[in-house]
Amino acid sequence: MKNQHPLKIFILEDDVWYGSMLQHYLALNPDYEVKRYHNCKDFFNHLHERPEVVTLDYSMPDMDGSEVLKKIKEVDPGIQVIIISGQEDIKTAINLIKNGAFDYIVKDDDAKDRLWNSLLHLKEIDGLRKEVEHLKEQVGKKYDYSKYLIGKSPVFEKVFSLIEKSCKTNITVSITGETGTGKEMVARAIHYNSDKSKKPFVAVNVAAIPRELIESELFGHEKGAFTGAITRRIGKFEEAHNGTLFLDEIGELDINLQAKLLRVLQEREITRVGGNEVVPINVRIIVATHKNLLEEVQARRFREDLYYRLIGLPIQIPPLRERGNDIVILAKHFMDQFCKENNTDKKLLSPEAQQRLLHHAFPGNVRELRSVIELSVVMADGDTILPEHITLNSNSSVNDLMNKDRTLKEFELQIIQHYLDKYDKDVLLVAKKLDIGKSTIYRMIQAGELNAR
Ligand SMILES: Nc1ncnc2c1ncn2[C@@H]1O[C@H](COP(=O)(O)OP(=O)(O)OP(=O)(O)O)[C@@H](O)[C@H]1O
Repeated sequence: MKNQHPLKIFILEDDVWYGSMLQHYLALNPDYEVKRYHNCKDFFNHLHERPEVVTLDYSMPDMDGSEVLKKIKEVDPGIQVIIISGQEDIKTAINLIKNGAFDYIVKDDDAKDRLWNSLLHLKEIDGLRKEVEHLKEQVGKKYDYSKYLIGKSPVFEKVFSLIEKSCKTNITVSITGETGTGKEMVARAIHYNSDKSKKPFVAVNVAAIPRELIESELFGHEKGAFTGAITRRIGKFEEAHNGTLFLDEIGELDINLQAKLLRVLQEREITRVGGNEVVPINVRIIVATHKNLLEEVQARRFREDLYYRLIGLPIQIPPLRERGNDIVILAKHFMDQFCKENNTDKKLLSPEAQQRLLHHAFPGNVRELRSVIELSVVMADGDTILPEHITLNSNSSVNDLMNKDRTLKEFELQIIQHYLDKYDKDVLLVAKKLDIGKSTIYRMIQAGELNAR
């Protein structure tokens, strides 16, 4: 059926009275456009008008009902045919349905109501079918990462350009960046824009799996391979066959398993734990880590040969605090998203609130920003988010401190102020804690460099 309104219905009925009764009845629905034919010849002459539904009297004098059904389906299998028959004949009805009829209705007192319901049912099914088609189309479409992966700063533009390069080949990609910078999002963006997009994307967080289980998690195991292995289980490599395997926190991989992983990558085949069968695998590898892998190599915690095998195309995601105005762009994006999800009106971000965000170091990066924003939307009663609605994680003040260029004197003041705030402006206690003279602190307070009230 085509997506057209009104629904075009042809009635093929040799009984003039019955046909006109059906036409009159169905035309009560303004969504239906109904035409009526008394004989098959006339009907087929108009079939090029492509009705979406045909109600077919099974016993037409000039052609057998099954024949009519067959011919209609030959012209357009999308035309739905509802058979209306003078007799209740289950065998015929089943055959007709097998041959593509949508429904079989017996001509009795309830026939017109059943026809009405059948049409409603048909429309409902058609709606679902269209929805499925639409969803399929969406999945088939290229995942437009620029809509989800937000960032306009020059440093982030560089990330975009590397993503694009990664999509064109199956080169191994190694993503580095602090926690919450979007490493997994970048990995997904690469997969869904590569020629493997219709195959699985399998993510494994190496750090989250206990050391003794990681081998079977990656390579699978045979039944009885170890206590608790009650069935055979395929591993993530096999699960990701023909697709992409994303190994997050690769820097945490046990040194013994590093050797095994290297072998698998070189030989492109795996052997399940406790098994002998060699299983060929074809997967694209993307790894991520928040560590500096080269430093790990130098410290002999990461195998050098594996490092060179995995480095491929490196993508370094800059921390949020180095992305300038991206903080504001992302904040607005998360505000809109949160308001939409919670069915509330959109809010504005006041310039002062923007400044407050821009001066924060965000050690938890985008993930931290997102939760800060969600809370601020909840805290703001009006339509604008003000600085007082923004709760920043105080644990980050040390990071804040270290991530800005300051003079030693400025650092000194900030540290003393932090202690004063922490110890209720108790100068004597702060002097003791920091091992400096109390008069130094009093002098700074008098000079207005510190706030002790
Ligand atoms: N550029 C971005 N645009 C929109 N959302 C982002 C962006 N970067 C990260 N996010 C969001 O931040 C959160 C963290 O992202 P993600 O899990 O990809 O980071 P990660 O670096 O893999 O984190 P970790 O490895 O520390 O768990 C997610 O909710 C993600 O949707």
